[in-house]
Amino acid sequence: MTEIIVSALGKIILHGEHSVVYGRSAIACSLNIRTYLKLSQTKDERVSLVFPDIDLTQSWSLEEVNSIQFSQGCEILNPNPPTEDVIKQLKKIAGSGATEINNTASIVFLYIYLSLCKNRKQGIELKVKSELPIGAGLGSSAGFSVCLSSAFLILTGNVSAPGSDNIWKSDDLELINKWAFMGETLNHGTPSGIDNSIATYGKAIKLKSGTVHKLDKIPNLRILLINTKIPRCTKDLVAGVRRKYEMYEGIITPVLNSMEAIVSRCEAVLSDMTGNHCDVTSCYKKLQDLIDMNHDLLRFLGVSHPSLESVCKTCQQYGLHCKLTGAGGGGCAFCLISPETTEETLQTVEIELKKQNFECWETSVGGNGVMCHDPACGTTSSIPDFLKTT
Ligand SMILES: Nc1ncnc2c1ncn2[C@@H]1O[C@H](COP(=O)(O)OP(=O)(O)OP(=O)(O)O)[C@@H](O)[C@H]1O
Ligand SMILES: C[C@@](O)(CCO)CC(=O)[O-]
Ligand SMILES: [Mg+2]
Repeated sequence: MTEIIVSALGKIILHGEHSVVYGRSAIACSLNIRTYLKLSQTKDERVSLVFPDIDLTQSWSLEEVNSIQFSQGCEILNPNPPTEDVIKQLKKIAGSGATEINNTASIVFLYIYLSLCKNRKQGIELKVKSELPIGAGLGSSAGFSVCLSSAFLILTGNVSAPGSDNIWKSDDLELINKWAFMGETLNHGTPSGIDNSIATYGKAIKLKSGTVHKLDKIPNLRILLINTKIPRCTKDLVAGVRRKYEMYEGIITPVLNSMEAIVSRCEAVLSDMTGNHCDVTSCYKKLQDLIDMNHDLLRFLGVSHPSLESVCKTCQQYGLHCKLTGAGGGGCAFCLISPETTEETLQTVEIELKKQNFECWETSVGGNGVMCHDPACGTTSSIPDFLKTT
């Protein structure tokens, strides 16, 4: 019986969230915090979803799923964004009683499943478990979409699973990324593609107007992640910025241009740091200035939140520099830990943040993108127990 286990990782956007939706550049780094998916073929002639992170368990008979009039007319190598009509059909099937959160997850699943697997005769069960906080700015939706697209592209033989070296063919990665982008489109309408691309390719990337540039050399940055635990939804935040842009284009455009300039300064500093072309202290000082400036601009766009302001203020009191990451509106911020930050300062800041009921943990950037965990080659050790075959 076929079983496919895949995983994809989360990210921080160093700079360029929101402006990247308007064709400016953004830099994202992967975090080694992963979402795992297990696809099992079953004998029960049903299609079943078990998504405990969003409290969703759902099941349809194969007959029900195969009877759906799905008129997307999609080419596998070139998926089309779902039309309004298709979205309407998917919403109906996904279930009217569901909450918006798990309804969207079911819609993304159904779109990818029906586009790639319609009329299959064998039942499947899909389990997803993430180490990422969901809806907190660390790219959980993109990790989810990359897992779905890679699992179904492998199941249908459209991409080949890599061996234990986890080296995928570049065309296969490109195809996984294209389908994951469709998932992100369903999640929030006008994604830039940065989140699905970093979840697919890993390490660090710069994205501009949909084109991915891999950043081969970036320094090993130490990051303190802070989760305000304020729930938010990327779709609403992106829509809020769109409203502002449409109403005040002449005012917002220079802000987006400043964000682009921040990305290019950041890229130059990172490159100086890896080439040992600058004094470490002055490089960190520049990175810190860029973080402060970008957070101010994001606040100007209306995507901060009182909790994120408290996080930044607390960090500033101890000489640390912090910005929101991802769509904002709550969720996570990150703080850059420089070589001059003492462990004592770090501990004190963490205590202060925890007193305000924020969650924080230290991490570093980098990590493989999409991975296939083949039970036959022993790479399943890291997968959550919940997904392990009993
Ligand atoms: N483990 C998971 N299981 C099921 N659905 C998930 C999972 N992770 C993410 N999702 C889907 O992604 C949605 C959250 O996406 P959203 O884009 O709002 O937040 P995010 O991706 O965590 O943050 P950002 O887009 O700012 O990086 C959830 O509502 C759900 O539909
Ligand atoms: C807010 C945004 O810029 C990043 C979300 O992680 C949206 C996107 O780029 O699709
Ligand atoms: Mg998202």
